[in-house]
Amino acid sequence: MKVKICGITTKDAAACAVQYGADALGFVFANSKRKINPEKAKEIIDTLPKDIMKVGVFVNETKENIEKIVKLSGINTIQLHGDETPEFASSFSLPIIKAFSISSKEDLQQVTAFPCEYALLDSPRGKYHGGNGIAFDWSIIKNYDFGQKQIILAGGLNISNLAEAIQITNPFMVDVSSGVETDGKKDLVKIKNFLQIGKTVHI
Ligand SMILES: O=C(O)c1ccccc1N[C@@H]1O[C@H](COP(=O)(O)O)[C@@H](O)[C@H]1O
Repeated sequence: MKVKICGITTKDAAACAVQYGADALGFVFANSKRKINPEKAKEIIDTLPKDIMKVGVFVNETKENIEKIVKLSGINTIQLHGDETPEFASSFSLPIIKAFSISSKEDLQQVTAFPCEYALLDSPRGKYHGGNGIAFDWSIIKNYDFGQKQIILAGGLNISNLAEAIQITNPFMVDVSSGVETDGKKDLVKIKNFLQIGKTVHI
């Protein structure tokens, strides 16, 4: 199972995630308590192995600003976590992760047709567009045929529910932000445990 740790703001958290096998790290450039500036993200990204996915998370950001942040930070994948249109997503040359809020089967129809390499399925929005620590009903996507689309499961994952979530949904990747935090800060023990579960669970 591939694992993305999102909301990275320190070199320590990034190094821990890399050490225990993370495939992708997320840097939030949207309104969030995990927001990072592009210069600080670059300092962390410069310490990472080449083959790891460095994902920039954006919410209803302009193309101009996204391109500026891509250049300044060194991210190599763009996560669109707002109301971005298919046309907007298609206008970038980097791989796109598009986030979708899932509350019923009807929400799944738009996913396969959307022009993106990865579809991130998250719970409906809470206080922020993402990173709210709330899970959706995984049975909605159980056995659903997403065609060729690579599915990233997100929303409220943590060390207690990760194995069950993977067994029900069998995604391409799982993504976590608040589930590996304590008192709003990334917790290195939780990152390690989350990755160990993600990397060993059998479907
Ligand atoms: O993490 C954030 O702060 C964030 C802010 C704005 C948009 C997206 C954000 N994160 C993404 O949301 C999912 C779910 O987070 P959680 O695990 O439920 O806390 C996370 O995987 C990020 O990709």
